[in-house]
Amino acid sequence: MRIKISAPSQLSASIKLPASKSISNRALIIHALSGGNMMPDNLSVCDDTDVVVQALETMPHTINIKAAGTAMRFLTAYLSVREGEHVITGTERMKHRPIGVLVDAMRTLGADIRYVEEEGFPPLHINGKTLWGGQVCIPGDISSQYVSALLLIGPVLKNGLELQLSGNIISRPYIDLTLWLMREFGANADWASGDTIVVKPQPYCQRRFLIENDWSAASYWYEMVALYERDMAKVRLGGLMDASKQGDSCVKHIYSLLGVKTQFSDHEEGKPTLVTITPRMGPVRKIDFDFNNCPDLAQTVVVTCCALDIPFHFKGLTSLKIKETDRIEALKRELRKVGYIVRSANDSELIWDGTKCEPSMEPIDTYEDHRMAMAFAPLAIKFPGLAINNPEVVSKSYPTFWDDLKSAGFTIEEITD
Ligand SMILES: O=C(O)C1=C[C@@H](OP(=O)(O)O)[C@@H](O)[C@H](O)C1
Ligand SMILES: C=C(OP(=O)(O)O)C(=O)O
Repeated sequence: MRIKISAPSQLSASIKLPASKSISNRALIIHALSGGNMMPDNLSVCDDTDVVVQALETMPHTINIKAAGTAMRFLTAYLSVREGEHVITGTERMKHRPIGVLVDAMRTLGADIRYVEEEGFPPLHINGKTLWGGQVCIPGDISSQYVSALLLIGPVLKNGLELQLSGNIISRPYIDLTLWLMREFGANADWASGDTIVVKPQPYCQRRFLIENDWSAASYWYEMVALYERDMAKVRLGGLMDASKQGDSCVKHIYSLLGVKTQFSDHEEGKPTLVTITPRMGPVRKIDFDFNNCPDLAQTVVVTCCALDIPFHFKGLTSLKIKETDRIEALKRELRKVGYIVRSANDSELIWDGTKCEPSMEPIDTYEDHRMAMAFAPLAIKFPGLAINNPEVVSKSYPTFWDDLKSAGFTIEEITD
């Protein structure tokens, strides 16, 4: 499928964002490990969470988690400590996203895991059993999801877990998010030093839990607002937490540099609230930023800066190469279609010095990556009639994205060649 997008001349919208898939998937694993019967409230209904719900509910021999990285990593750890034999697999892309670091660590703990096809990659054959736990050392510079997966099962290991991370730790807020959620469910888990985490063998408890909405999804609305002139846009985003543990809540700080003002409604402390975002004058003239702590915001911010003619030097992007697609290459290729020549360096940096070319305005390809579709869609504000291929990819994290755009006054037209 291909769509053509036209933007309204003014943007005024109230958007019900999806729930956080990161929090949903952690809460589901914890819920299963606690043997609980109180499902978390406001679970995300996106593909990445649906696959976890399905797997935990039906526990088939072969579990297909499709394109969900967190599901693949978290369930690998979970299945290793639950009685039963399973094969866990996913999309072709998932079969090329590395998992060796997690498998090695799980094997150190005594887990019975075999590679079904290629060494170091899914699918995996897992024979679950009781594990004793203990000390493990793993690289922290590839994906924090391996760390979160190990931490989540820590409380049910007979001797608990001591995890030592080597290298430059990436996506650290996601590790903190895991630890926070574990503690919310009664676990005893925390950093013992800058690179060591200790989880005591203290079981999870059951409780009601409300999942807050997704700050990563909010980023696309920040991008849209940033592309409107002052007084021409106002977007209200519901269900977000002010002092959120989601690392991507730093989107509000990044976009204050890009000319977007964030206001929180009065609210009870610790409760979700309404956020209103509006454009104001004066984005920065150029920007340098390290995305190590918030890699999922990189595509949104890169596209925004090009559209606003703000040269940039972005670092901390190593993990982008092993996500839904190689996001560094995908960004460079697709931005060229709309006239921006962005270059990469050291497999971990994106640099734009303002160089442009004649736009071909070919449809934007999405590479089975929800964030490619959502980060490029707002460009229709600057390029009326922008076309996007395979827009359905948004279902990975934000299935109602196009409906929300329509409700905000965008026209989305399905086109054929
Ligand atoms: O733990 C999580 O919920 C996530 C961690 C991050 O992955 P990496 O740790 O691989 O960067 C992030 O990109 C992903 O979308 C969600
Ligand atoms: C990288 C992402 O997800 P995952 O790694 O969980 O597939 C994402 O949602 O941007």
